[in-house]
Amino acid sequence: MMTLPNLLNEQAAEILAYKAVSSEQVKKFEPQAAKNADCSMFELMTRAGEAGFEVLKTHWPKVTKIAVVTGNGNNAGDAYILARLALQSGMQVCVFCENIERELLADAGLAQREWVAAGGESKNFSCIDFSDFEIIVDGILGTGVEGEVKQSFQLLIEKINQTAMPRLSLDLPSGMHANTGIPMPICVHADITVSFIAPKLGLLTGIGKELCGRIELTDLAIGKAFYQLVNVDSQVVNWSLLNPIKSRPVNGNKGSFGKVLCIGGNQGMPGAIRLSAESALRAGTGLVKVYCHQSSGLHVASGRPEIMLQYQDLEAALNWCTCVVIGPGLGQDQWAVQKLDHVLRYLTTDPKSLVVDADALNLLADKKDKTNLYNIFSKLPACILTPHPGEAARLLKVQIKDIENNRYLASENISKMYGGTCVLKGAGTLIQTAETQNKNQCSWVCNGGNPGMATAGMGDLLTGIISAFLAQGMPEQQAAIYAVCAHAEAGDRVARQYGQRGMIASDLLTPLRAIINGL
Ligand SMILES: NC(=O)C1=CN([C@@H]2O[C@H](COP(=O)(O)OP(=O)(O)OC[C@H]3O[C@@H](n4cnc5c(N)ncnc54)[C@H](OP(=O)(O)O)[C@@H]3O)[C@@H](O)[C@H]2O)[C@@H](O)CC1
Ligand SMILES: Nc1ncnc2c1ncn2[C@@H]1O[C@H](COP(=O)(O)OP(=O)(O)O)[C@@H](O)[C@H]1O
Ligand SMILES: [K+]
Repeated sequence: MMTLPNLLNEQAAEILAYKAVSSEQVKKFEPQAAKNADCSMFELMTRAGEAGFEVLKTHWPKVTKIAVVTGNGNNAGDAYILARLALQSGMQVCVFCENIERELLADAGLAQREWVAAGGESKNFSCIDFSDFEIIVDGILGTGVEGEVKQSFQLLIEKINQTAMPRLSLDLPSGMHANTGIPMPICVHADITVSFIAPKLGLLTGIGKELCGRIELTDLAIGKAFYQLVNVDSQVVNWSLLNPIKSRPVNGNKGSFGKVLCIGGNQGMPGAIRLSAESALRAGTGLVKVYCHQSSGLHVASGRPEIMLQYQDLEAALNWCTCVVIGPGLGQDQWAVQKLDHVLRYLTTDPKSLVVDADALNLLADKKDKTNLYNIFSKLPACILTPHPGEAARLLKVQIKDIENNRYLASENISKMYGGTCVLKGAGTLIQTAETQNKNQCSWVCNGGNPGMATAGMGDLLTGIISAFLAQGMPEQQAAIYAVCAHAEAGDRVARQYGQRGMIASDLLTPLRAIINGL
């Protein structure tokens, strides 16, 4: 898979913690990577246990009573190492396992025997009582979980989640699918997850991002050897990791920075397109025009005379612009359908950069001839679709839960079906381009942003920022990545200053301006 490493600043390109992989990649390459780094598999397990213990001591320095809950695989091996280290440092530790008579295999067996030899106490799950402890270490299941978690483990996980105690998960919250972040059907809800060797895809987006808590990554000192063998599945990104945007040429004029045409704002819906237009201006577009329903014009431009307006002759507006946004407040009535069809016809013969959002996505979803759409979109200089999970579900004709069950796959499928880059919004926004004749596959996941941003108009703002970057000459994938990161960073700055609740989309405009100027 092709990524765009030149977008990352020098320091970021070196950070292994931001190169996400699937569990299959870990399983396949971990032994060879360890070998290349002169590390036995048991040594690797020991490092994992040690790293887990370090995280525990760092984040909960006062804790001395530890319940370590183990399964039957190597994840349990990591947990036995941690348990022994904690015991040997003078803490009160008990390991809870499915069956104390069961001897684990291979390296996990060795870790288990070391625990017993150190005088460690083990008990069966059936006598679990967390009241004597201050923290739960979760070493039940890691990347080896297959299919639905078995019933007895489900009950155990439920019990763990019901306690008010902090929970530290080793490698993955037990029960989570490593690649999608989905509980199968239940997983430990961790406060911190210590992720070994490489972050797994599922920890970074959607529900997985919530269930793993804070991620602490340790590469167990084999990261370099590992990444020499694997292709990264998805690059984690945020604004601080990106190279700054180049300064403007001193002789620039407004024509040098693009002309964005924002189409939307149907009757009674002026707000969304106004936000897109305003953010397009604040993200540096030279000229911004809104094509809207006449009844919306006053509201769209009120207090913002920099926004130009047009109600008629869409053809002329399309001729004028260098980048088209369609969707915010577009509606789905006859007026909306006509505008979208006009744009599609126009772009067939006169390709321009395009951002498709909101109701325009819903209208695209209804179109039967997806090949025609693909043919139009894949030939544009840039085409970016920005669905939230609801819109994504309509685009793929599936349920929202199907999108959230595998956000990576969903965004890739949208990109494949419609021929543009897909920005699948939500916690851990994904930027995915599927491989086509003229586009390289690339997958990025933004770890910025916060739930304060889950409020009306926030997506409209993102649409405007994307269009601004396209209008100023960034290529498709770069514009999508930079815009998602700038938008998330603006949301994070507002949250840091005023908190998450009560954030509104236009709060982001001032920080956005500072961010893109490198301030
Ligand atoms: N030295 C090393 O190799 C290193 C490995 N590392 C660590 O190993 C982890 C991967 O280890 P893994 O592959 O052994 O899998 P793991 O997550 O422990 O689970 C397997 C066990 O789970 C069980 N099980 C499976 N499905 C189930 C289900 N549906 N429902 C219930 N139970 C189910 C099954 O048990 P059984 O059926 O045998 O009772 C099986 O034995 C990885 O995440 C990392 O933590 C790192 O420390 C680096 C060094
Ligand atoms: N929990 C969250 N964490 C990070 N970002 C979020 C979260 N919830 C929403 N956002 C961001 O806020 C924006 C919301 O967009 P959208 O749902 O299209 O809103 P609207 O349609 O009202 O404009 C998206 O960019 C999304 O990624
Ligand atoms: K675990």
